[in-house]
Amino acid sequence: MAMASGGPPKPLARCGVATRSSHIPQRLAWRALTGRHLAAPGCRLLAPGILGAPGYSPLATTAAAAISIALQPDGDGASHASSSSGPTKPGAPGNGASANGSGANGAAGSSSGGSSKSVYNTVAAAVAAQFPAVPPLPPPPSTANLTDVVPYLLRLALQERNLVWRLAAALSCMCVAKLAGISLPLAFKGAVDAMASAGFSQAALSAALMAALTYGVLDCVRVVAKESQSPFFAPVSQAVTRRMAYHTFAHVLDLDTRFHLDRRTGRVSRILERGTRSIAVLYRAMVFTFLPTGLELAAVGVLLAGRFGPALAGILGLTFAAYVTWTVMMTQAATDVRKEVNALDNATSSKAVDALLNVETVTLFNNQHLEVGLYDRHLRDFQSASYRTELLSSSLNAGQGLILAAGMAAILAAIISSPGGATGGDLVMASGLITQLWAPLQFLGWFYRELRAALVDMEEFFQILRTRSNIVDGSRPLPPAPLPLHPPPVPAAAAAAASAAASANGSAAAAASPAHAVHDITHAVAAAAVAASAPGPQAHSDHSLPSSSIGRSSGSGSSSSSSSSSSSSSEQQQDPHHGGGLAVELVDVSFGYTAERQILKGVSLRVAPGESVAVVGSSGSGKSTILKLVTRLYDVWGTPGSPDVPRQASGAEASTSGSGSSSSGSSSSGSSSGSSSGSSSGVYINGVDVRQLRLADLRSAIAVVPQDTALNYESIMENIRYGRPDATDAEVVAAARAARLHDTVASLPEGYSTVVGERGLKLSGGEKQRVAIARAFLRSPRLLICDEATSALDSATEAAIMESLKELAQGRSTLFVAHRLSTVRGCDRIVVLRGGRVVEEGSHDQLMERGGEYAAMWNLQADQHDDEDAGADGMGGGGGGGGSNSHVDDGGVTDTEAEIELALEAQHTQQAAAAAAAAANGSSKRPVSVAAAAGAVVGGKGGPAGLSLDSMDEVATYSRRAAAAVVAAAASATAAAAAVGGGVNAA
Ligand SMILES: Nc1ncnc2c1ncn2[C@@H]1O[C@H](COP(=O)(O)OP(=O)(O)OP(=O)(O)O)[C@@H](O)[C@H]1O
Repeated sequence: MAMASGGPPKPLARCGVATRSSHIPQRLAWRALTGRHLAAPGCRLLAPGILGAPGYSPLATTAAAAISIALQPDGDGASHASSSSGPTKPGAPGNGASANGSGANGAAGSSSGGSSKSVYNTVAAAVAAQFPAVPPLPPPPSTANLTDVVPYLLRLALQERNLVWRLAAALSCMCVAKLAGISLPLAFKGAVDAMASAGFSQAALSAALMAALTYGVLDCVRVVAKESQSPFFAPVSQAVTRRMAYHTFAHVLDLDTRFHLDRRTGRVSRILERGTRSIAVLYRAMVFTFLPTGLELAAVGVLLAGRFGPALAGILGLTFAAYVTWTVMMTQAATDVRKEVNALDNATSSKAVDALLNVETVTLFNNQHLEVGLYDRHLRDFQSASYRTELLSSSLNAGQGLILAAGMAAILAAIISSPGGATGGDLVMASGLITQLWAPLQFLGWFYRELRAALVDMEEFFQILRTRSNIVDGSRPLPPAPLPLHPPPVPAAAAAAASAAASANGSAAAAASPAHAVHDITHAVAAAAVAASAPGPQAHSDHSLPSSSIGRSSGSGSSSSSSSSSSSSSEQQQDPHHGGGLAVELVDVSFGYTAERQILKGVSLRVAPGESVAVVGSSGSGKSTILKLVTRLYDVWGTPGSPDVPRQASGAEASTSGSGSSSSGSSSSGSSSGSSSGSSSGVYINGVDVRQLRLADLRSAIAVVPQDTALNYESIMENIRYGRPDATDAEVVAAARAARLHDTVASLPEGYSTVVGERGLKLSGGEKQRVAIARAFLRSPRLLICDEATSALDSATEAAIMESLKELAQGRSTLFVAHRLSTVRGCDRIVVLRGGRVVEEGSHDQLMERGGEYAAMWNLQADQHDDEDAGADGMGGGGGGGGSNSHVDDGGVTDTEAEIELALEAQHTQQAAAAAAAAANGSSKRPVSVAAAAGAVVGGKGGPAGLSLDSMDEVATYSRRAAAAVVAAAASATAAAAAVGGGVNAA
């Protein structure tokens, strides 16, 4: 379905965010972090590149921009923004969000990127233009020490011109307030001395009155100056906090999936919250406490030393030093406890968040008490750590009070006993000055503690900001049409097959050693397949997929797909926004989430523009993982930052698997050698390595219908619109119709305004999936990815949806992952994955004909489903399940390798018997032919291409089966021959 995208984008700035409470930034951040992405209440303005599932959300900057709106004093972000002024410019290195460039800026950049211009980029630019630019951040300091953080914060404030004068005004006010404050005791002294003078005269009275008046004026000045600091300074602190929050949130959203999966969302949210709060604490500590106190201390020291001699300044200095030492010592101890308290606070919060996010599961398992108990365990630890903090705090305060009291007594005693004598006014002045100095010092202790805590919080905050995404944005625009592919690797499989064919000629040896015969014959068949698939000119584009040629050699699937792809491609090319389906190619891809566990082992597959390809296989075989590599949620091994460090890990495994039999490495190690000789392994989109492509371009061209759709706490209308934020209501409704969702929505009391609840929990699984499909319709992608897109649907709806998806897939490339084979039967090509390797590939008919793993899975599912299933007509052809509900369907879906293994065994036995009988009937055939037939049967798992025989275990298993089959076949043949011979003799 081609959604009309013409006409001006609907006005976007309808956010009520700015006028709402100050919690909104945290709520927005929280929602984005919990996978609900950014959907401001009442605001349809959402990240355009965000796909259907958590983690498919790259446009962090755009999303985070809502924070800036929320923090804006006037909230009128849109009025400040213009596309010409442009959003945030890429920042200096270290500024993750900007450096990554996949935010609003990246998107806007893409829109002007010439050849790759698409409707999505236009949408991204329109969205970005609604938000005001936020200056980039300089790289965060390497430590969270005071000496690093203070200059950093100062630099942030000084970088914005409208903040500099405010800072200067606030500091001037502070100086005036302090000077006026210090002058007060001097005026007081004047009044006291005048009144205490001998023979109290009119002049003395006037002097005293004058002093009192001066005192009053100075106090007024002090109060006004002091209270003016905040209005001048607050915007500085707020603007820097906003800037930091903006970029940190954007940065976090831009971090790779690995980062998010490795951390608890509640903890990350907490760190961000405390970190941003700490900025204000640090500023206040600097500007309102440390600086003025330092100033005051210096001034009082000079005054006292000047009036009573340097000894007094010495006492003052000593008191101050003792005070600071005690404060620092105790605060250090308190900081350690504070870290513990923070960790426990994080844990408590994470525990609560986990339970709340999974409240339905908690309820269904009746585990409320367990959850509350676990929560309380954290609370108890938190309570005990907090108590220790309080104890330390009281000790600190008590010590500080004692030091100050002793210091004051010593200073007054020194003044009284000073050699020149002291007046009553002197005592009053000294007492006033010191009391004034002590007051902020007492705060200083508290502030120092706060400061330490803030620095601890900032340490984690900066750590996040310094974390680099392993997914580094590329710089190449997405080519509108596939580029010529990179040079083909040496087809190692062909070489292996050729040598296998040569050894297959030694038939006597093969007969003598059945296992070897099977092995060689398997590869001989593979060689034939490869040879058939190596026509000169086309070989270039098919180089990485020897097995794809299996489909092509027998014709129908591929050829029809290529013709459909070319016609649809030309159609799409007429749409300037579309550009046609993408070409996707995986070349010898190895990948694992950790270095210890490899999931994909040399996977190669290709989706031609406009082609539909399904990936099927047992649960855990790596199907969804392939999709994550295509959408670049992860990078293939060998990319800097990937977990295969040292890289030899995968190489070692490849060589191990290849060591048993050189030819057994036809798929994995064979490809590896090929890639090392020429093209590199990786994922290619339109001929370009995805790692080089601009992420915004890549993800804008893809729509994902995920296995598990997480929805925003929003109306159905806004949730669907998430697929394309500038879509009109009519377009949303059209998409819902196409996804067979409209009738359901229309029957709800509030229709499209129905709020779907936390993560969409108010909708059924099938409804959520249809929302995801509607989003995909709205996106009108060049590559549609469906990861079990209909797993939660009943059969009737599934059939209808598959029909819709078929429509949607027209002229686009489609990559399906499905367990229910009936849903992907009509795909141009089906790739069977097992243990992270491609073991079969071809159209449904070809794979069924081959009688390998796919056929085994199909038969297994056919057994488990109604007969209707078997007759289903491909993609959208009536769907599987035969009226049973989705759960029943799922239960019947082939799921585990063990199940498939059993089905294969059964199939092998049947086929071996059939082959043996056939061999017996034709007694003139040589034993080696029998062995070949049996071998081909046994090799059915890997198919004639023999793609799966990589590990020693598998080779051994297959050899055993082959031997058994050959022995059985030979016995049958002998018996048959004997029978035939007996018959002849009798005649
Ligand atoms: N983020 C992750 N970290 C570590 N391991 C993971 C991660 N995601 C998936 N895996 C593991 O990788 C393997 C392949 O997972 P994948 O989701 O690709 O399987 P699948 O074939 O799609 O399975 P299913 O059909 O059950 O969805 C599984 O064993 C899974 O446990």
